[in-house]
Amino acid sequence: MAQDYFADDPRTNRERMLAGDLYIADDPENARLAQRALRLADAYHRASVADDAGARSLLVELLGTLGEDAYVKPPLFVDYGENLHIGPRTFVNYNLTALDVATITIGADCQLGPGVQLLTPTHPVEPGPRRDKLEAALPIVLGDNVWLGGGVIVCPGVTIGDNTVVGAGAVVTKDLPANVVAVGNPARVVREI
Ligand SMILES: CC(=O)SCCNC(=O)CCNC(=O)[C@H](O)C(C)(C)COP(=O)(O)OP(=O)(O)OC[C@H]1O[C@@H](n2cnc3c(N)ncnc32)[C@H](O)[C@@H]1OP(=O)(O)O
Repeated sequence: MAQDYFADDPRTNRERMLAGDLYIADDPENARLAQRALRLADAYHRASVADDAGARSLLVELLGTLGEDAYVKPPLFVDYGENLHIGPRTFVNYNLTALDVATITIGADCQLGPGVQLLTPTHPVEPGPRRDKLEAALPIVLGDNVWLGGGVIVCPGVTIGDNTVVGAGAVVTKDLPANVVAVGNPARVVREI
């Protein structure tokens, strides 16, 4: 039986989540929104395969923001969709996993290679609270004209500055400034642009 971590906190788990505090992910409203996202992402994939003119409207319904002329190649995997904001003219290749428990903001004119993962949720490192399923989430921000190579993983709370390029397979654990190339795990700046 999980310890009652929230005995003195009258908020729901969803309210704690939205405040960026620790919560447990068994909130009924969260479950409803996650199911909605799963259904819409699947419908978007199917409509795209069928070359259905309505595909884009499904993506617009799923996401918080889809900028003008932004394009996302399916499949796309999200927690809620409504916390994912994609700027105009941004191109997202196959298999983006965007765990948008906290807000994910992708700027204008970005390019994301296949299999990118944008991960806002985090769990305590301490074994007890983690076993009790506590989690929290920190926002991710990509500036304008950022290029993430295939398979890049961006960790919770990271901001990447305008024009920056992240090499394929990098794991970005800390903020990256604007106008640099960074590669590796953990991602390190190798040069300025
Ligand atoms: C939107 C889309 O769909 S994109 C399509 C998918 N394409 C991709 O994912 C390609 C991503 N491209 C890369 O990863 C490229 O290697 C880039 C963009 C990082 C190269 O950037 P450049 O600044 O030209 O780097 P350059 O090739 O000079 O390499 C600099 C150093 O970093 C290393 N390096 C380059 N890429 C990587 C990488 N992904 N991981 C680790 N090290 C790398 C190089 O080996 C070199 O090391 P060295 O100095 O010891 O020889």
